[in-house]
Amino acid sequence: MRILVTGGAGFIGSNFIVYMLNKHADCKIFNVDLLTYSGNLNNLIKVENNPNYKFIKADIANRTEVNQIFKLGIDAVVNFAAESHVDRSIMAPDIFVKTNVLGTQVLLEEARLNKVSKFVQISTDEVYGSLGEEGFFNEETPLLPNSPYSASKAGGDFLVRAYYETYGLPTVITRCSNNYGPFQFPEKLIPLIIVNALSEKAIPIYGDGLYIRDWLYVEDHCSAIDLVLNRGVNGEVYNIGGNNERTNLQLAKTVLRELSKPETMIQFVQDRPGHDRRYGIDSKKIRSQLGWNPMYDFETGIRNTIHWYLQNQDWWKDIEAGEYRNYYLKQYGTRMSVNQ
Ligand SMILES: Cc1cn([C@H]2C[C@H](O)[C@@H](COP(=O)(O)OP(=O)(O)O[C@H]3O[C@H](CO)[C@@H](O)[C@H](O)[C@H]3O)O2)c(=O)[nH]c1=O
Repeated sequence: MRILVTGGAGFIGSNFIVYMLNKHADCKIFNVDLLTYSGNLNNLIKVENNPNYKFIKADIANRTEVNQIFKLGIDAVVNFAAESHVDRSIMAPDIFVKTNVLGTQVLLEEARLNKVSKFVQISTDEVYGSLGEEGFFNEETPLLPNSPYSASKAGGDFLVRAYYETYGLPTVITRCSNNYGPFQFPEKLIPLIIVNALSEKAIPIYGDGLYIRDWLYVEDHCSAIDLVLNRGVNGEVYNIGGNNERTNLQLAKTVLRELSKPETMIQFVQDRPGHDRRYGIDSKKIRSQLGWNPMYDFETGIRNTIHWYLQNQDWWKDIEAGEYRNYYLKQYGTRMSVNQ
């Protein structure tokens, strides 16, 4: 199968490419990535010389570029490419609409014209909005996005649905909970905690720290997408979750304990506007219909992740030295001084 993976230089996309090339000798992967601030070809060093792997720098929202890529002969598309950080979407929503909505539509249109056999849209549980203390999101839960990021992902999902209903494009949507693992950009909570702790910097925790996320180890997410790509039923949505709900505060304390760092590094800062209180995923459907089972419990996953960041300090120190550092100071420098 000749698979177009978009956003393959990002965290989940790069993990997926390595996973697929290791697992399937017969798949050829075309990785299309714009290499924005969080895309990093260093994530793919293990496979860069693999004859079944090819990188192409392009923007999924650029029709001309996407049209050229489909001329290579594409059987299936897995669309990871997205602006994904909620805080950034609050500061600059326009780029989220461009990539997550327009980019998805451009890909869908070329996929339709080129008659691909599968289009997998990688979405998020955030499109469902926020939960209270009880209940879970299932695939029938209405979409109630609260941030510009989740609204743009919901927009992409609606277009995917429309291409299935209107044109019969063989689409499937996956909605996952919070991922963690190697190569995650340190703007997201878990790598941010690890990197800050190792750099002796404060750990910023928004609001009361009692917000809850359901954590999924990235390799388990990759195995779920592989199943959906091969066996997912067209027109369907599959939720993917780790059943590992933790408050942000619990998480920060766990990581600090693993690193033998004091809890006094935690600093409560101003809350995120429109902050979703809790996400909890009901993933019975993919478990019972496609036989998916996560391999990693949270304790193993978090230890692997911490170990990876300890072993790969050059990877994140390079990132910290770049443009990201300015962004970080702008974002957290202000938040912290407000509360000090
Ligand atoms: C960066 C940061 C985050 N937080 C809080 C906000 C959230 O309650 C929680 C996790 O934040 P984030 O790592 O930004 O992730 P979150 O907003 O949940 O969204 C993630 O998970 C989603 C899936 O649920 C993905 O669709 C998003 O792309 C991904 O960014 O930690 C803090 O308390 N302090 C921080 O410095």
